[in-house]
Amino acid sequence: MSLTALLVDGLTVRFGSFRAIDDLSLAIDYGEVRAVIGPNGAGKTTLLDVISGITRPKQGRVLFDGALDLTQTSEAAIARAGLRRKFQKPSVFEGLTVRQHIAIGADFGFRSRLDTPALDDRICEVLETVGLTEHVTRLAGELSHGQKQWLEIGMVIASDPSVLMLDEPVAGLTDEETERTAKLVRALVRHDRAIIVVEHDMDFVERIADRVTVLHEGRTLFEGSMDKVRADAAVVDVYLGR
Ligand SMILES: Nc1ncnc2c1ncn2[C@@H]1O[C@H](COP(=O)(O)OP(=O)(O)OP(=O)(O)O)[C@@H](O)[C@H]1O
Repeated sequence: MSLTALLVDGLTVRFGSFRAIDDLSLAIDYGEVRAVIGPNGAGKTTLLDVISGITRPKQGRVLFDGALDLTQTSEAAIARAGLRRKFQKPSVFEGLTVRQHIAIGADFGFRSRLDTPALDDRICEVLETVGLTEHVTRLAGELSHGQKQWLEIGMVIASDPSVLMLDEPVAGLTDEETERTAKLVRALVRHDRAIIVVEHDMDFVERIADRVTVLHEGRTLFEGSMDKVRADAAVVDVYLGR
C-alpha cells in the first residue's frame, strides 16, 4: 500500500470552453480526513465526479494507491476497487428497510456476502457505528433527514472502503445532528482509509478535518490546517468573508 491514497496530477476538466478544474494537483494520504472547501462553482463536486469515474478530464490523471489511474477506469470498477461515495442528494430507497440498505451496501465488496451469519454480523456492526441499531426493521421512508444521511453513510461504509467520499454530509441537519455526524466521521478514520469531505459548514469542517484544501476556480487556493485556512487573507477574500 502506498502512503498516498489519491494523487491528482495536472487535472483539467472542461465543460465547453469553461474549465471547472484547471491544472489541479493534490495528494490525499491514507489515514487522513481531507476537507475540500471553496465557493459555489469552485470545482469540488467535479473533483469527486472525476475520482468516481462519472466525469472524464480533458487532461491529467488521478492515481489510486499509486497504481490505478481512475481517469481510465469505469465507475463500477472504481467502486469495486474500494472507492465509495455518499452523494449530496439524499438517495435512500423509501420502501426498503434499514437492514436491506446496509445489506445492499455490504454486497459491493464484503467477501463473505454469501455467508448469512457473517453478513448479519457486518450489518449489526455498521448499524452500531452509524447509530441506527434500534431502527433496523424500519422503512427508510420513515426516518428523519439526519437518520437518512447516516443510513447512506452506513451503506457506503458497509463494503469497508479504502477511499470514502462524503459530499455535503451535514447539509440541512440540526446542530445536534451535525455534532453527531462529526463524531461519526472521526470514528471512521483508519490508517488504511482516506476520507474526503466536501462541505460548506466551517465549524463542522474544523471538527473533522486533518487538512483542508481550498478550491477556487478549479485550482488550489490554499492547503493546510483549518486554523491556517481561517487566517489566510485570500481565502477570507474569496470565500470565508462572504
Ligand atoms: N455537466 C456540466 N456542464 C456544464 N457545466 C458544469 C457541469 N458540471 C459542473 N459545471 C460547472 O462547473 C463549475 C464547477 O461546478 P461544481 O459543481 O464542481 O462546483 P462546486 O464547487 O461543487 O460548487 P457547489 O458548492 O455549489 O456545489 C460550475 O460553474 C458548474 O456550473
